[in-house]
Amino acid sequence: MKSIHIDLGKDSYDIHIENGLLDRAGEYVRNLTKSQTLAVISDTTVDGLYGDRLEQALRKEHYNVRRIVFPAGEKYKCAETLLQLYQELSDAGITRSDYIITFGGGVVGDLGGFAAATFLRGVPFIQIPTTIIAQVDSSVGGKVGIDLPSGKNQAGSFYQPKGVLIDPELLRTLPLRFIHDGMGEVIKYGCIHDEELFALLEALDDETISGHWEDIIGRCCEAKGRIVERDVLDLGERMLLNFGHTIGHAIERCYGYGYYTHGEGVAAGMAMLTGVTEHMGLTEAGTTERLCKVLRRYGLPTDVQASADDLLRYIGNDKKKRGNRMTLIILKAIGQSELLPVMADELPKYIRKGE
Ligand SMILES: NC(=O)c1ccc[n+]([C@@H]2O[C@H](COP(=O)([O-])OP(=O)(O)OC[C@H]3O[C@@H](n4cnc5c(N)ncnc54)[C@H](O)[C@@H]3O)[C@@H](O)[C@H]2O)c1
Ligand SMILES: O=C(O)C(=O)C[C@@H](O)[C@H](O)[C@H](O)COP(=O)(O)O
Ligand SMILES: [Zn+2]
Repeated sequence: MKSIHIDLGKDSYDIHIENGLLDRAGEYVRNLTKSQTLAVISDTTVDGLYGDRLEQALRKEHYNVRRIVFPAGEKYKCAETLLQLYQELSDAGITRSDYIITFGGGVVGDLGGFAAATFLRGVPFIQIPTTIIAQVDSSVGGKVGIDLPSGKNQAGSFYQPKGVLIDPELLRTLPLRFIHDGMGEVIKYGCIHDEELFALLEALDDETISGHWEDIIGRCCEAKGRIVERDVLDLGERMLLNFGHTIGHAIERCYGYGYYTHGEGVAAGMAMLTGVTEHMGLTEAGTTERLCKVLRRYGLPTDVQASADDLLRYIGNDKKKRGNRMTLIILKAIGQSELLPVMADELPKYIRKGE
């Protein structure tokens, strides 16, 4: 069992990582709140697999449990589902002294977290993440929100959970595509910050990685937590966590949400940008080859068919844009990243080498 404290003053919380934690979730939640009623927000897949087990664990602590379930998939991380959640929270009689639990992948955490942030102007919530993306990244740091037709996560807020409960054993039922999806973000952490992690990923593969989840999750949560402590509002250092996302988010939107998973978009985005910056001499020679090799090892794309013009249509909505300036995140080498300010009209040359 590993616990990581995230120090954000009055918004501080702990992340607990432990195999089998799901069945003890009631005890952990009881340590956080005396409230009587919990709304558990989940998607159809996670509710079907684990909803009864979580409800049983929570009822051991005499909670009233109201399960709120929406269809699985990125395309449901949208305003229509958000409105349905508000209605169901209202029907369940949830008040500000109750708690919301988001139980699922990054879609559930982002959407349910945004519902928690905004319903009644804020109901406290706990994240119980069930995918790799959610366990290594999205459940930590308080970015919650929904996708809009104009782009990924275009409506949202910063709203920290009261706690994060991670049971790596839940990953056993995750389909291979979503293991690969999560590897996109894990590889990102290796790239921006942790060459040792990157080297571990080079040595492992789909078969052997399963014995390392606790370690990998702990490493990524620790790295993200420390960055968030220093820059919770994403004004500087936190932007490093967005490596690969400028192009990646545009890919997700361009093809229609859900065609490429988030991790696949980020993977292609990291490889495409690094190809450009290495060509410009900003990145150590050989970095792109090493990155692409590890991405392919975990079934991830290193480019997509969409033209630079198609992608540029959505890149302009990136949250790192300020007026006519944009911040890109680039690698100096594997394990070393930095912010690169550019003018927005220079962006076309950063999509693909030679374009
Ligand atoms: N807030 C943040 O900081 C942050 C960070 C990274 C990603 N994200 C967001 O997270 C989302 C992607 O998250 P995701 O990849 O977890 O997607 P997801 O939530 O759609 O989950 C992927 C699929 O796996 C299923 N699933 C979940 N847990 C399972 C389990 N244990 N066993 C079997 N199936 C399971 C889900 O039902 C879904 O079909 C994107 O919207 C992305 O923008 C947010
Ligand atoms: O927590 C962060 O900060 C991140 O950038 C983590 C990303 O992996 C994540 O996808 C995040 O949701 C992207 O945020 P956005 O501000 O670019 O929408
Ligand atoms: Zn991401």
